[in-house]
Parts: sequence; C-alpha cells; structure tokens
Amino acid sequence: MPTFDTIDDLPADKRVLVRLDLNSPIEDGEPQDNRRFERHAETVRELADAGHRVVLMAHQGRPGRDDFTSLAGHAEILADHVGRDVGFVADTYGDEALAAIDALEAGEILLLENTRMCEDELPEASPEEKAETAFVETLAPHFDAYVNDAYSAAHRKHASLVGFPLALPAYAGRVMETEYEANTAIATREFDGPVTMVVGGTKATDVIGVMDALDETVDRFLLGGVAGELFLRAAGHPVGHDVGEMDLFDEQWKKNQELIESVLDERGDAIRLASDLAYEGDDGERAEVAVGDIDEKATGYLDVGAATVADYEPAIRESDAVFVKGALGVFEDERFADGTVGVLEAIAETDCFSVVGGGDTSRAIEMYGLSEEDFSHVSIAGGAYIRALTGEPLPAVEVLEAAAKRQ
Ligand SMILES: Nc1ncnc2c1ncn2[C@@H]1O[C@H](COP(=O)(O)OP(=O)(O)O)[C@@H](O)[C@H]1O
Ligand SMILES: O=C(OP(=O)(O)O)[C@H](O)COP(=O)(O)O
Repeated sequence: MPTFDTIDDLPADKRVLVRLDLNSPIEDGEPQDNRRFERHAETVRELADAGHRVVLMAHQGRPGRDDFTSLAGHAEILADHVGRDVGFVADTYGDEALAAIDALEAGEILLLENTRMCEDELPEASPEEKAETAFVETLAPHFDAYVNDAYSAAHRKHASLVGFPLALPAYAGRVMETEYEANTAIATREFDGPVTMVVGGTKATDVIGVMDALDETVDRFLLGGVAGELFLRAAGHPVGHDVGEMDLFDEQWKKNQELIESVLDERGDAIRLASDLAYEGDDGERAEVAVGDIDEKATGYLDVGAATVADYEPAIRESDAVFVKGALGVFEDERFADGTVGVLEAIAETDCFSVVGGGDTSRAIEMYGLSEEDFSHVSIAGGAYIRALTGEPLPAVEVLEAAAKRQ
C-alpha cells in the first residue's frame, strides 16, 4: 500500500498544479508520441472531468543538448490523448504564466513551458532549498494543491518535483500510483533461476551506480549502448570516447571511470560485453566489426553486432527474470535496431518475468511489432525503476509521503 495521498483524497473544485514527465524523443525538433502521453492523459482527464483547474508542468531534455526544446508540441500531442484542449504558455512563472493560470476556468487545462528553462529547477538540492526558490514561492500561492504524476523523474531532486510538496497539500497522480506499486512489488520479488539485466541507452551515469547496488539481485548483465562501450574501454579496447561532434562518452567516462573499473573488477564474471559493433559504412549501409579488430574508433558505433546478439539471446532464454534498461543501439534507425529488437524478441518468446523500462526504450516495442502483453511490465520509467529495484528511496516519493503525514 502506498504511503502517500492520491487524487482520490483531493477535495473538489481546486486549482491544481500537476507535474508530469513528458520527456520524449525529439526528431527534427518535434516531440515524438510515446506512452508517457497516453498514461499521463488518464490523470489529466480525470482531474479536468472532476472540475479542477489543471495546470501542468513538465521538462524536456537537458540544457545544452539537442533534445532541450519548448513544450509547445507536447501540448498538442497531450490534447489528442486527453480528448480536451490543452492550452500552452511559453513561460514558467513569469507574468504571462500567472495571467494564464489565473484566467483558467473549471475543467480547463494549461501546460507551462519546459521547467528546465527556469534556472531554479536544476541543479539538484534538498526539498527545503528547492521550496525556497522564486519558482516555487511565486507559483505555489496560485494553487490549492500539487499532484505529482512524474514517477519516472522521481529520482531527481528538482524544484518541480521536491519543492512544491513542502508548499502545498500534495497528492500522487494515477501514473505515480501504479508505477510505484508495480516497481516496489518487483523490488521485493524473489526468483528461482538466473536474473538478467540488459543495460544500454545513453544515460550511463544512471545505470552504472545501480549495477553496483544490484549486486545481490542480478546474476548477469548484458551490455550495449553507451554504457556498453564505456565498459569496453575499461576492458582496454580503443572505444568509448567521443569522436567529431559527439557528446556522449568523455564526460560520462570522467565521472564514472573509477566506478566502471571497480564494477568490472568485482563483477567481471557477471558482465557480458559486446564482441562486435555496428556502424554506418561508407555506402550508408550497416557494417559490423569485431571488437578485437578495432585499432582506432573513427566513427560512432550505433548498435551491437550479430555475434553479440547470438551470444545474448540464449542467456535471456535461460533466465527466470529479465530487466531491460536502455536500448542496445539507436533502434529509431532501422539499420541499427537489430540488437535492441533481437533482445526484446527473445524476452517476448521466453516465459520469464520481464520488465522493460525507459521512455525511449519502451518505444521500441510497438515500433517493431511486439506487444506490451509479451512483457510482465512495461514501465515508462527508466532511471527511477532501476533505482527502485535497489530499494533506494526516490526523493520525490519521499516528499509525497512526508506531505501525507502533515495532511
Ligand atoms: N551506441 C549508441 N549511441 C547513441 N545512442 C544510443 C546508442 N545505443 C542506444 N542509444 C540510444 O539510447 C536511447 C535510450 O536510452 P536512454 O535515454 O538512456 O533510455 P530511456 O529513456 O529508455 O531510459 C535510445 O533512444 C537509443 O537511440
Ligand atoms: O526520461 C527520463 O528518465 P529515463 O531516461 O531514465 O527514463 C526522465 O524524464 C528523467 O530525465 P533526466 O534523466 O534528463 O533527468
């Protein structure tokens, strides 16, 4: 049973400030529809149908990255899923935002601009410090209640996630409630046979620390993506660094080198690394190279190769449970989807307990004709769900729990 209050406890006719996680893949500057919109739409529709004035906050990307964009396009996608208009204001807590908030009628919905465009949102700090920011102190008096539905961002100590619950009565939305219950239940589950974790994606910093903490739970890790290349670098291969305009490896290597080397040293037997990698050849087609034959990294590696997939598939078939965090390659491009899809197909065909997590990674399921029903749980959370597996508390959930004790 969750120890926070939910929107079932929210009194009628309120001005409600709601935190969603609409962080999405961006292609050609536009957000791509994904299950985060579909799932959050349920909470938003329920609040609007109940006659509340509903103001939404969300973030997109990280400052300095290509995916750091306005939320104007997100409002349109969300409106389609909710089945009601979703207004948008290109401001977070300035006069324009406050005027739009105060003009809302019962049942109307308004999305504010990307919270990370407001400098009080980042960096991480304690809930008390975040509650004292101008962002929270200016917005909170315009509301009666705060709802957090952003389970997938609950591992971040940002103002919109941990600051508002100190300033307003605070409740969990439907996504927060269901993801919390599902992921907490998984953390306490016991398995008879081997437990495997597929680790890929771009946010290596998030997963490497967790690999260390999952010592007791996970028997073997199958690596790919950026994390996989960083481990190959630690194992002495000339890969795992940026080339050209790339900004994925060097900073994460600097931050995690010691940890990667110690995880590899202590859990080397449990860690399987790619034996071949795929890249875009001169003719624009997919090309592959054995890791042992790489003398110098001249281009980006965008997937694991066929030999690696052949090595990983049987490991999955003999597992009792498989957890996926991050894609093994850039599956959005069909040429580099083999690793991710090969692994997902093996999981779908195996009678194991399986969880696929991450806003980006879980998109591969429908893109490649697999069904959500083939997996035990498809989480819209990535970093938050694997942290939940370690039993580590999530800061944004802790402040909801503290708020429930006060309410
Ligand atoms: N070798 C790679 N180089 C660049 N990007 C990669 C690579 N492998 C996987 N990715 C990207 O990782 C993304 C998913 O990673 P991440 O954002 O960490 O996970 P999620 O949002 O699913 O939790 C995918 O969109 C995929 O394109
Ligand atoms: O997409 C998210 O996390 P995920 O990639 O772990 O699923 C969340 O929106 C958190 O975003 P952040 O990792 O930029 O803080």
